[in-house]
Amino acid sequence: MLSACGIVSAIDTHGGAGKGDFVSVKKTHFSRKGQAYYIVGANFWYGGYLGAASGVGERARLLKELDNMRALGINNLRVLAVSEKTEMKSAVRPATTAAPGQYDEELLAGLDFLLAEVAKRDMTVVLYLNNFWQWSGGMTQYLNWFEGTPALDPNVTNDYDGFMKKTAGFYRNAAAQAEYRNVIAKIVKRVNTITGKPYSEDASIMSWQLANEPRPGSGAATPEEKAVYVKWVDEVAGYIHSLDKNHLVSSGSEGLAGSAQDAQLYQDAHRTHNIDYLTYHLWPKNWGWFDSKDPIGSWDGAIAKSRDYLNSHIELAKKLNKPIVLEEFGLDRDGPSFSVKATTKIRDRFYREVFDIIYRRASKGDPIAGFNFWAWGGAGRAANADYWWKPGNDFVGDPPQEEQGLYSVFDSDVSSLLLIKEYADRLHAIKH
Ligand SMILES: O=C1NC[C@H](CO)[C@@H](O)[C@@H]1O
Repeated sequence: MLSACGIVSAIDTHGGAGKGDFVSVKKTHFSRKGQAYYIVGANFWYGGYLGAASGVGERARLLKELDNMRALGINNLRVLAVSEKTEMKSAVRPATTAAPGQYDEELLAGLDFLLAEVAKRDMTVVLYLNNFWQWSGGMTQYLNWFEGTPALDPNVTNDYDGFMKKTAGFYRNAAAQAEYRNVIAKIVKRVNTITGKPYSEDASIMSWQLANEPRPGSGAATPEEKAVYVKWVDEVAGYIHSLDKNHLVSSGSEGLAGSAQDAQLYQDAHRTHNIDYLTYHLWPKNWGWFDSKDPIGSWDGAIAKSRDYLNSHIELAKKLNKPIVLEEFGLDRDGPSFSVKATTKIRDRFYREVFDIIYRRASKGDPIAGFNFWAWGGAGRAANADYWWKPGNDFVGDPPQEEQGLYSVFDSDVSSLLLIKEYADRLHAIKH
């Protein structure tokens, strides 16, 4: 395991943040502290949970995880900011929102601790304020509160299309949107209980994000559903900007896979000046391109589709004249296996393919601004023989709706960590 020897420097975070300290967009690139800023990031959805003072909190582990990520050159973390209490088995518990208007202050203070420690390491975070999926309660839980419909867990219903179509009803539900905006205001206007700094003035926050992977509905979304989605993105992003003049706002979209494969929709939803940069995700196995039980037979087709997905979205970013971040991608361990003892040869090969395209196109000045791999497992370990998460178990990169070890990069995955460091060094060296 790589250690954090010497890389971490105690950077004074108590000085006020000047405007230049905030990540900003300069044409199709990010800028921070007067320099081009490339995202070498990890998905670390549970960072706020580890930061809590008691209960689920594990502050000593959090500090070690941050030091180890920093030592690799990771400069950005994509973190779940809020969760909704739900009966669904596949969701994390506890949640920051117990019920509409009832917030768990101790859990929210976990985010304060995370931000304070991130700032000390000169890292930045992207905070997402909702979830299209059920593993943190998310939009389906809002509908349970405000429509009285059951919160839908696709792990139970096995009906993803029905889940997506119903969950998109969130965008049209006025009461759910009102509570969602209450939660947004509570977080965006929060004052850090550890540093005393208002979040809106904290330059270690890079961006607010509407949700994790918001989709317009299912793959067969209607023109009306698409129009509702486009309006929702614009209006909520505008609302966040009305609360906070300093930070960027992004959608959390997966790209075409999360836009009913409709490039026009993706562009229409992200054209608004309220969206400062674009996001996309790459999931060859989830999307049926890669068969981890037949890696040799499915590799060529999967990597060809992945390369096309990676490149075509950079072309869309050129058309929209905005930076784009590949803020999620992953592949499972050899076998396939969830075991931390399994090798990661195929995943490493996939990561290298992804990194190489990002690095080459970023070096040419294309609007690809970096990546966040999914996801940092670090010192966490699966606790149960069936690899499912139960309250009290370690948090790993895989949220509770998936086996603990599916896509996580653990601190013992040395080949993966070295690969991340190799490309971190390359991206950080790009000057223009
Ligand atoms: O945002 C996400 N995208 C893909 C991940 C792995 O399947 C999943 O865990 C998460 O909901």
